[in-house]
Amino acid sequence: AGKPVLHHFNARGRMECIRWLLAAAGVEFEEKFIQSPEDLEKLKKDGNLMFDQVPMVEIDGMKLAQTRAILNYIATKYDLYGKDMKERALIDMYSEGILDLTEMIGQLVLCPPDQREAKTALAKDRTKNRYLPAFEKVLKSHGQDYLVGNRLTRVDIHLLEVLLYVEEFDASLLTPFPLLKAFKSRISSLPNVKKFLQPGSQRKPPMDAKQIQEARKAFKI
Ligand SMILES: N[C@@H](CCC(=O)N[C@@H](CS(=O)(=O)O)C(=O)NCC(=O)O)C(=O)O
Repeated sequence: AGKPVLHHFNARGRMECIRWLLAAAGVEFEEKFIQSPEDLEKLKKDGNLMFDQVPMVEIDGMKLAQTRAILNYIATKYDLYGKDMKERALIDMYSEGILDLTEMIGQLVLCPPDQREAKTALAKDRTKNRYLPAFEKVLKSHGQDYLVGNRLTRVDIHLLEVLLYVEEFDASLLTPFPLLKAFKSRISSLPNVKKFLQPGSQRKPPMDAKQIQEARKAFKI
């Protein structure tokens, strides 16, 4: 089979965590960007989107939609999902918490101006007092380099990704967490990850509110 083909907008959206996981697994992938409503309509009309939504990834003869389903398939295929049921359960628990935090930070740029202050304060509080402490505690509990099973799994990649979003959001939030800061440096220096962090890779930059509003209007979503 050829390289996976990722169908999404030329933006982070829900596809960014999939780009991260493929890159960390050392898997080259192609991207087909949806540049206009017509592009999205064509994908829908051709019956390529099960729920008329993207992300959609063409992989191993399948047209997979639903972010989590795509992540689960890639993690399983590239042995990034733990060695047994219990490791997988921990990976799922940690991954869901990371996705909650990613969503909380990612939505801020879209929230109505009159809610922005309160939602930002809540996001900072949850980051500092709920999510980062939880992962600092995991690293402290076993003193290993990786979150689960003393080897790289998908959740190390998801955690690095969200730590970079926290840094973009408010770098001072990482200050009280030495083990997470060391984790961030360690995982960032893995060869495949280091390559993905270089300029010119398929990693997408953040978008400001204006860009997102324009995109949503253009694509009627
Ligand atoms: N549960 C789905 C949600 C997918 C989704 O909402 N996709 C949006 C694009 S984005 O918000 O993820 O960027 C979409 O295709 N919207 C078009 C539509 O719903 O018609 C997933 O996790 O993949």
